[in-house]
Amino acid sequence: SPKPLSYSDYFMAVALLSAKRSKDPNTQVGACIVNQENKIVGTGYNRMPNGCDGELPWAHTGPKLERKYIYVCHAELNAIINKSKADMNGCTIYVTLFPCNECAKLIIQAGLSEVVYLSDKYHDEDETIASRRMLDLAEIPYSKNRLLVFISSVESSSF
Ligand SMILES: O=c1[nH]c(=O)n([C@H]2C[C@H](O)[C@@H](COP(=O)(O)O)O2)cc1CO
Ligand SMILES: [Zn+2]
Repeated sequence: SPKPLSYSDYFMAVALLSAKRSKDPNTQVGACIVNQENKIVGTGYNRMPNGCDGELPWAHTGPKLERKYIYVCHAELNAIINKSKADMNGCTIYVTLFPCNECAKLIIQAGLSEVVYLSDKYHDEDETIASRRMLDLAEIPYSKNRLLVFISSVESSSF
């Protein structure tokens, strides 16, 4: 008999699949927002702003204006903006990489209630420390998903 995926693994798998849409050659990030009825209300991945795709650099080294960082829209931002429901209150965001400080602000201000992440590869960066500080103060719990079922079929780039 089939062994159904848990909700947590299912939504993280959707986030992982969303990440596969990203053109970032170094880190593909995906996000999936789920409401209290376990319905998906938004997905996103890191990408350049609308109309700018193909015109902006994806490099992560070099001069600041020729690096991706000041241009790229993070997966969490896109998932929140792409939401198919007005109210994010009570929703959980599944994200393949622990949110940065800017995304933590978005998550808090959008009224999200919980964060589930997969990779924590920037755990010791200031942005991540600041992110945890704000999420803790806002009492938004975060936990690591241990998606084992599909992990072997996913490229290691996001981890
Ligand atoms: O929370 C996040 N969400 C998100 O979409 N990203 C994106 C921005 C960049 O395109 C990429 C990080 O690039 P890199 O690992 O090469 O520094 O991941 C990065 C973070 C946190 O670092
Ligand atoms: Zn971010």
